[in-house]
Amino acid sequence: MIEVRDLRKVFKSKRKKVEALKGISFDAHPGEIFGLLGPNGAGKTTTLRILSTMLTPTDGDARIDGVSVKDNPMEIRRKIGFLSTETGLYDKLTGEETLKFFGKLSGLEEKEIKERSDFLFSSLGLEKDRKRLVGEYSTGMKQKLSIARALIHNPEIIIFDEPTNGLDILTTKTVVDFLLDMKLKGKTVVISTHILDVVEKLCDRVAIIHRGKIVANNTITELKNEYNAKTIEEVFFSLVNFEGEK
Ligand SMILES: Nc1ncnc2c1ncn2[C@@H]1O[C@H](COP(=O)(O)OP(=O)(O)OP(=O)(O)O)[C@@H](O)[C@H]1O
Repeated sequence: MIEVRDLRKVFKSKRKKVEALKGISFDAHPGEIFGLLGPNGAGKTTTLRILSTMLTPTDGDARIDGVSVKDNPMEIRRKIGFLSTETGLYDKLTGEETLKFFGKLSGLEEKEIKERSDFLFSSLGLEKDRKRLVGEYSTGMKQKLSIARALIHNPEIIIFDEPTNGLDILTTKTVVDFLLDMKLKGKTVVISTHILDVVEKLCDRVAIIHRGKIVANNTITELKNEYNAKTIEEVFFSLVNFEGEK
């Protein structure tokens, strides 16, 4: 379970100060896909980077299975699988060697690496490409391998920043189906996206984030009811416009 409480983040440079997060709170539960939805610059990546201990909050805290990201970042890293838009891969390794390398870094035994790799290559549709060099992979194949890399150690908590960005509809479907399967396995999944279609297909609950604040947080059905909207897109526009008028 993820508990986020009053997270604040201020980026300061010599010339300016950006208040990226102005007090973000939400919970995400096992067996649930929680979506952070928001326009460019809203604070989605900053939130997920704090959850994954890549950034420290200026104030507030987040707990993952009771462990604070501030107090115990090393334990948090063992608990989570984090996919960022900058997740790196090495062109000169094959897909299989990539998972072996990151599996060893996570302290897994050869047998576990083999079992996890077989599962991940097969469920992400990369089986026939596992022995090819990553340098020869397409964008979609690289994204699927980055997902496999993030989950080699079978974490209970999955934190994915923009998992379907730049993917075609077939690869998007593979990733969406894969995450739905993770949810059925009882994992806690948090994703960020600005692709509304993905939110509708994937998320049980959505927090709409705008200018560093959560302006709505509910199930998709409840949000549509609350804003008298047929689609999540309508909900999104009424909230973002509403905020803009203030
Ligand atoms: N390292 C940084 N230094 C200064 N400002 C930053 C830094 N990282 C993010 N910001 C600022 O914080 C705000 C939130 O950025 P963030 O990347 O979290 O947004 P986002 O919702 O993920 O947007 P996008 O959809 O464009 O990725 C923006 O104003 C951004 O310019």
